[in-house]
Amino acid sequence: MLSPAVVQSAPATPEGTVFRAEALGKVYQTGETRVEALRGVDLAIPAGEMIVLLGPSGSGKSTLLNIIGGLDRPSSGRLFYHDTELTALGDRALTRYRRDNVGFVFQFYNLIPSLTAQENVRLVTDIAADPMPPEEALALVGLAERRDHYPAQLSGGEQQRVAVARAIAKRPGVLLCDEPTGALDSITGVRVLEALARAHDELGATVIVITHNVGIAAMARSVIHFRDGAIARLETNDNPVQAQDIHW
Ligand SMILES: Nc1ncnc2c1ncn2[C@@H]1O[C@H](COP(=O)(O)OP(=O)(O)OP(=O)(O)O)[C@@H](O)[C@H]1O
Repeated sequence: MLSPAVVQSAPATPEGTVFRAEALGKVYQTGETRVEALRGVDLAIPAGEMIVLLGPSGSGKSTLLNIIGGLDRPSSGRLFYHDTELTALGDRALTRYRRDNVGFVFQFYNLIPSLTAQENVRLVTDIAADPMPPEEALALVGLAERRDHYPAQLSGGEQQRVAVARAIAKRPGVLLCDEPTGALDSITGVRVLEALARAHDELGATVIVITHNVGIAAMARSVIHFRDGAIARLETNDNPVQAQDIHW
């Protein structure tokens, strides 16, 4: 029998664990208003998994993903990437962690309109330590022959696949996706999920996908249900479905 892929409250960083969080808390204080976005999250995420983070709006999913990706810091608690305590790093070291190890895909593609698909990907490969050629990253997402097209000449789904190519071109150990299909219809969204699944299979990256869409959870081996800044439930899916078989 397969053990649960994601576990809560791991005592130490076990072998093969990519992230371990201990009592992560995040408070946003704006004037008199105090929002507790994370309330003591304990988590261990195994390396190389495809994980979906599901939960209602405002439950803290993006906050957690941004902290995992080194874009933000928690107010309390500790977070480890393998044996490195991210919460103990200074700003420069955290930036280096992010640059060397993490690829991001957001709901809106954030491509540079005046650059072609290939040039958008090259922005990342030019500064990465061990990148793949931009053409290879575009081929992985099925866009090799569109490499000289500008974002305005591509559909929303194709632009998002360029964003996926840009995120994977530096061969990140971790690919973090915040509502990657949120702006797309179902058929186009499935092509983006296929690109993510392919990146997961071929790079062996740990992929964490935030979604509101329960249908997408079927492609992950582990589903983290989030509510009110905390993990409400962990679900293990022994038979994840292929991206192309997902519908919503
Ligand atoms: N910079 C900020 N300043 C103040 N409050 C914030 C900030 N960022 C997030 N919050 C609040 O923290 C809580 C969690 O937000 P978060 O974006 O993590 O939720 P989410 O589950 O990702 O939501 P959604 O699915 O709508 O994106 C919300 O109440 C939100 O309003």
